[in-house]
Amino acid sequence: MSAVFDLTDVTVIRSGKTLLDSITWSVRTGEHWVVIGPNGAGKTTLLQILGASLHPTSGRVEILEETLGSVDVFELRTRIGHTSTSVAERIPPRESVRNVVLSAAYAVIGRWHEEYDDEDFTRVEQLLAELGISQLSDRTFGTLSEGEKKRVLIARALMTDPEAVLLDEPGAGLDLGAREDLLASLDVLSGDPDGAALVLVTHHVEEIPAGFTHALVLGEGRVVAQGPLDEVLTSQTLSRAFGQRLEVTQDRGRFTARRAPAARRA
Ligand SMILES: Nc1ncnc2c1ncn2[C@@H]1O[C@H](COP(=O)(O)OP(=O)(O)OP(=O)(O)O)[C@@H](O)[C@H]1O
Repeated sequence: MSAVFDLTDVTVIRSGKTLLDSITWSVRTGEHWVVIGPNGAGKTTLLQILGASLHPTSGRVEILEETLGSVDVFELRTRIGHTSTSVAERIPPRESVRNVVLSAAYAVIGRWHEEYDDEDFTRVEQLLAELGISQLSDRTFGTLSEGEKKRVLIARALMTDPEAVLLDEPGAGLDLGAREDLLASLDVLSGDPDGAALVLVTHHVEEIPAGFTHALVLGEGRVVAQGPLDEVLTSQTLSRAFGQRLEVTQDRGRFTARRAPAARRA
């Protein structure tokens, strides 16, 4: 299996603060990783590195077998799908859903004078259908609910048939039904044996889709644990990362976490 992402001793320092501290981590083809950790742990910073939109202060980053620092990042970014609130915020509210997805073919936000062919339009319709949002294609992005926006962003991230997809808190702000719909869409993505490698950032173990295989737990910019999901998402590891006694349970491929009950005195 080849490496989709390969980080060696990656450190990011900004304004004298260490955001990521000596991260060594590999994501291989066919793996789907969840990155979990408390607020400020460095998750979004890590995703920016994977998306080739941030260079580390030190360390080596290989993305799709190209070394960051000696590759055209604009070219590289078209091979990586990225969904995040910062992408959503840059989309003009009057842009149609169809154009939000279509314009990803040129790695631009919003349609301008780019030329698209029939294949591009067919791909958009196919992706909207896969995500169950065909009926939204003529709507403007600004009129969508949070859950609908999240799915449009995933369709956009898949437009270039990327080799990797980065999902930064896709479940944030969704109600229970919308979260479950989103998880069902992500289950389909993670179940495709020829699909892209997925890296999903979340604060909540309840938002981990069933087909995910590995977890990286971050705390204060450092790796607390990494490896196969079942081995890493334990009460012990998450308690360490979140600084409180947590109880993690798993039922039919889905995780839940809650504060552990206080020990009874004898
Ligand atoms: N340019 C910067 N200068 C100084 N500190 C920064 C800078 N950018 C981010 N930080 C800090 O780095 C830490 C990590 O930020 P990051 O957004 O990666 O964390 P996160 O795990 O995604 O957090 P959250 O779960 O709250 O979204 C935070 O404490 C943040 O305030």
